[in-house]
Amino acid sequence: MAVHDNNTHLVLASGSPRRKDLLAGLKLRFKVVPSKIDESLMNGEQPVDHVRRLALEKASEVSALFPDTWTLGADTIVVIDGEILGKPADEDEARCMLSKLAGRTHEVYTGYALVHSGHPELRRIRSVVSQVYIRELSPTEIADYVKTGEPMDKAGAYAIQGIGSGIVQRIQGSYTNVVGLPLCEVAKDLQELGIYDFLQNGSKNA
Ligand SMILES: Cc1cn([C@H]2C[C@H](O)[C@@H](COP(=O)(O)OP(=O)(O)OP(=O)(O)O)O2)c(=O)[nH]c1=O
Repeated sequence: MAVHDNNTHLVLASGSPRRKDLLAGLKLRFKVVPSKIDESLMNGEQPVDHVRRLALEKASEVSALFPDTWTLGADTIVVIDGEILGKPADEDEARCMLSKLAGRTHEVYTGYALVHSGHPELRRIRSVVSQVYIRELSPTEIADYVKTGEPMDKAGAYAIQGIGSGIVQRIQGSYTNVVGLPLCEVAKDLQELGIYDFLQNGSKNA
C-alpha cells in the first residue's frame, strides 16, 4: 500500500519551537503548522489519557488540512503528587509550580500522535514518561529564575534545555521526552510505518 509519493513530507502540528528544533535534529523533511485546539484538562482525566488525547486532537485538526500526508502532534505535561502542571498562566503560578517541584522527583509525560489523512487506520498514539529530580531551591532562586522569563511557556515552569539545566540534578528516561518530543520512539514509529528513510532522503527511496 503506497502511503507516500514524491511530494510527501511530515507536518508538525505544533507551535513549540522546541519540538521544531528536536525534529530538525533527525534531518527529516517537514513543515510546521500549529494547531489551535483547547488544551483544558477534563475532569478526572489521567496524565497518560490527557497527553494522548491532546496529541491526537492537535494532529487530527491539522491533518484535516493536508490530504495524503502524515501529521505529528504532541503534548507535554509535568505531574507531581498526581497533579498535572501545564504551562503557568503568570509569574505567580510559575513560582508556585517551581516551589512544588523543588527538592522532589516528578514525572514528565509527552504524548504524541502520528496520523495520516488518507489512512486513519495507520495512526499511532503513544506516551512516554521520564522522571526528573529538581534540586532544593530557595525562594530567591525561584524568583530569579522566573524573572528570566524562561518558565512562562514551559510545562511545569522550567526548561531542562535552557537555564533550567542549572536546577535539574538528574533524570531517568528520555531527555528529548522532557523537552517535548521523545525522538527515539517517534523515529522508531516512522521506521515501522516505512517512511523514515523516505522523509530523510526525499525521492531516493520513493
Ligand atoms: C518540561 C519542559 C517542557 N518544555 C515545553 C515543551 C512544550 O513546548 C511545552 C509544553 O506545552 P505543550 O502544550 O505540550 O506545547 P506548546 O503549547 O508549547 O506547543 P503546541 O501545543 O503547539 O505543540 O513545554 C520545555 O521546553 N522544556 C522542559 O523541560
